[in-house]
Amino acid sequence: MVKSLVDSPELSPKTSRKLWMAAIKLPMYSVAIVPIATGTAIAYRDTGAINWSIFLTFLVSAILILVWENLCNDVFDAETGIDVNKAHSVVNLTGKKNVIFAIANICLLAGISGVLAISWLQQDLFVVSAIAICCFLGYIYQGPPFRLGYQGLGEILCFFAFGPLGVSAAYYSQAKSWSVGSLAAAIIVGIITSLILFCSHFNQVADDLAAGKKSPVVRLGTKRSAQLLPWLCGVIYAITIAAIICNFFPIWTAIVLVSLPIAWNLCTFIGENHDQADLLLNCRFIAVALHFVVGSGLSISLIF
Ligand SMILES: C/C(=C\COP(=O)(O)OP(=O)(O)O)CCC[C@H](C)CCC[C@H](C)CCCC(C)C
Ligand SMILES: O=C(O)C1=CC(=O)c2ccccc2C1=O
Repeated sequence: MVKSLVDSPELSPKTSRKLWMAAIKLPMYSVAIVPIATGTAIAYRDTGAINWSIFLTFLVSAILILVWENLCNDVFDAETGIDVNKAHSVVNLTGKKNVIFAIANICLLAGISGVLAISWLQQDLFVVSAIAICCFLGYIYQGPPFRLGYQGLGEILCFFAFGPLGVSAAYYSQAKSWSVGSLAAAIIVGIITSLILFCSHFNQVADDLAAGKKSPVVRLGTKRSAQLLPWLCGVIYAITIAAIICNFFPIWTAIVLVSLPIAWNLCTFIGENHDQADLLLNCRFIAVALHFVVGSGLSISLIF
């Protein structure tokens, strides 16, 4: 039985509101929007048409599936004990693990139903199959008996779910085919989404070590992980430029370079404070901002 923080007398309404905002992490939901928007934008570029009902259904479904993933993350982390010091866990805030698990599964059902409706409309199983695989990857990241995130494999799962699978499914939902351009965009979206997960592990090293979670930051150490960041960002810009040169993307996609100051900020902030867990709690949101600007730049430029 998890003890609820909400009923705690020493928690002021202001602190409680702050904890709820941190637990809900609204900005993080752009990670569900970007692959759908990017896949749809490339399909529009290739076919000249957008089916808005499919786009909106896919968007809402992707958000619901991510709500499932995040609520389950709090449920499963409550079971392993890794979240004992995490006040901004929905399970710790409410103390109602089973209710949260039930809500999570309702969101999953609703999300999968939306994607199933798209497949039914297309009379083709590709979209629902790709998203079912994404959900499977999301489950094995954190759920028993797999918990592959505890072995440091989360970033790889994240790359495939939000990159090649998510973007290709969105492309296919509009174009009913595949394209090399959508694969190049999928790789960029996948890497930058995994970068968010990688950054989110910097402030959790002590809790992860105590619970036996070998995240990439635990495995490499905070210093070497911080040194890796500029290379990861560099790869994103290198693929973008290569895709423009190879004509997979239009010249307008160079607008992605406006995100360079955010990438610089992320790398220097983590580089200077890599072992200061308290300062790094919100560094994942700098990575989210980078993801959002790169993803929006990519999607918008592909429409023109
Ligand atoms: C829940 C995730 C990260 C939280 O990680 P962690 O436990 O380290 O952190 P906190 O406990 O402090 O929050 C994200 C995990 C991503 C996962 C590997 C893949 C998820 C796939 C989604 C279900 C697919 C959605 C794709 C969409 C395009 C339909
Ligand atoms: O809570 C988090 O730190 C994350 C939540 C989430 O949904 C997500 C999705 C994709 C990449 C990273 C993350 C998180 O880090």
